Amino acid sequence: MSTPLPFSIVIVEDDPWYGQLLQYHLSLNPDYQVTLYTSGQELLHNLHTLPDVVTIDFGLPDMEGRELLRRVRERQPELPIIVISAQSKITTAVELLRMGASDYLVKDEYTKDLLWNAVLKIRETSRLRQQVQQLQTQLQEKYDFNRLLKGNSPAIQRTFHLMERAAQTPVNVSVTGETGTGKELVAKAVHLKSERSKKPFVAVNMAAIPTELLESELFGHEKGAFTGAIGRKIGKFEEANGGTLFLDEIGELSLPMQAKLLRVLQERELQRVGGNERIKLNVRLITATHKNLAEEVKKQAFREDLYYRVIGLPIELPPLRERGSDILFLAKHFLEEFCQEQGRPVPALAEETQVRLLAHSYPGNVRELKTIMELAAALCNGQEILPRDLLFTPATSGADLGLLSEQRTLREYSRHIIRHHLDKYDHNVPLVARKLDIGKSTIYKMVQDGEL
Ligand SMILES: Nc1ncnc2c1ncn2[C@@H]1O[C@H](COP(=O)(O)OP(=O)(O)OP(=O)(O)O)[C@@H](O)[C@H]1O
Repeated sequence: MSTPLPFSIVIVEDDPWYGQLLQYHLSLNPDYQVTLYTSGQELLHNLHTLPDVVTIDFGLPDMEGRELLRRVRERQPELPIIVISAQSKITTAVELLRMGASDYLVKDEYTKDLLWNAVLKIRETSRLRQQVQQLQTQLQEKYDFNRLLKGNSPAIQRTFHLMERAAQTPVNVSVTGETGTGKELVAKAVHLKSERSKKPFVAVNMAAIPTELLESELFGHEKGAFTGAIGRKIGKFEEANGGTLFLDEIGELSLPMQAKLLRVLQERELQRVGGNERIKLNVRLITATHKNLAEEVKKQAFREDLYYRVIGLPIELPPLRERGSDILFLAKHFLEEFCQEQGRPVPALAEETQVRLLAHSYPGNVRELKTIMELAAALCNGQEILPRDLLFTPATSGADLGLLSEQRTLREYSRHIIRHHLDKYDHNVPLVARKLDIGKSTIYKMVQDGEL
């Protein structure tokens, strides 16, 4: 642990006797390092030493207190300055405090004690400010996109880049991607990185709410608005006011609900069901869908005008099977996360297990991989995860069974997978090597040996 630096105080006082008195008094605290200057110029020359607090005598011979305060403020706007003056005129004190002095003390028999307290107060404030800064940095780091969303594939890096831009602008954002690709995580991360981060983030899944309840869920209702409305209900839009509203599965909205949503977005205000009051809205909208909304517009299942309102900055999340190196990267991440939570050692991934993981098609995407890895960690022998510990969902493993039902060797599986990828990616060896997280030379060697 590093030793904390002493708290450095500079006293500017042309009367040597009085200056030494204050210096002696403050030096009684061993944490303080007190320096005495006798002129304003001396202080200005030494400002680069970055003291923690400065006291200045208002009546210095070389520079008036006001002028010195102004010049120090110009160079170090955050530096706390205590003015000590022989005159007790309230107007001067007020003027100096307005100019940014932290405190104004009159020279009398209590000065040294008042100064002691004033310095204590400043030290406490600066300690708290530092703490707040540290916490803010920690919070910021916590919500750095790549801390929340794991992945190192070029595809996810492109997503991070778009998310960064989305966080910096107030426009609506639309996230598309198959189920379990991390759409909600993207929405939350953009909110937490945006200037609305301290306001609410409210998520609603359109597909999970019965159509007849959706309007009141989104916009709220007044007491007695319909049978069963026993009290006033605040809707999700109002809950999210000032912050971000995440509308998941927006492609599932019925056409009448689309019309109502469009009106609220256009007017930036809403009326609760059964109410007259118009409530102003300041909400950033992030929408998500696994559907191709443009296609839905063509099919007239989604309103074109609403489409242009919500599309904003589009972020597309690729399916896991197209994220190459992310499969093993995420598998290891979820394994480590789970084992750390459970307080158990992290088992290794057998080579055959890695091949098996790469061969799977993940219709449930990242969510599915997470579940598979957590189950595998629980089922394995504690040291190594073997293929038998991987339980793929019945609905999805069928596609892979054809490959696995034959009594193939691991080398044959690898050949099969590499050949499949070479076909898929136009025999681009560097690309395939990257996708499968294997060396290019492994592929070239297999080609040379006539195995591919
Ligand atoms: N890149 C990632 N890094 C870490 N965890 C991830 C990542 N992507 C998704 N997850 C995890 O996968 C699960 C599914 O993510 P999320 O709910 O955001 O997906 P979704 O696309 O919104 O799913 P759905 O379409 O089914 O609503 C969550 O547990 C989430 O934490």
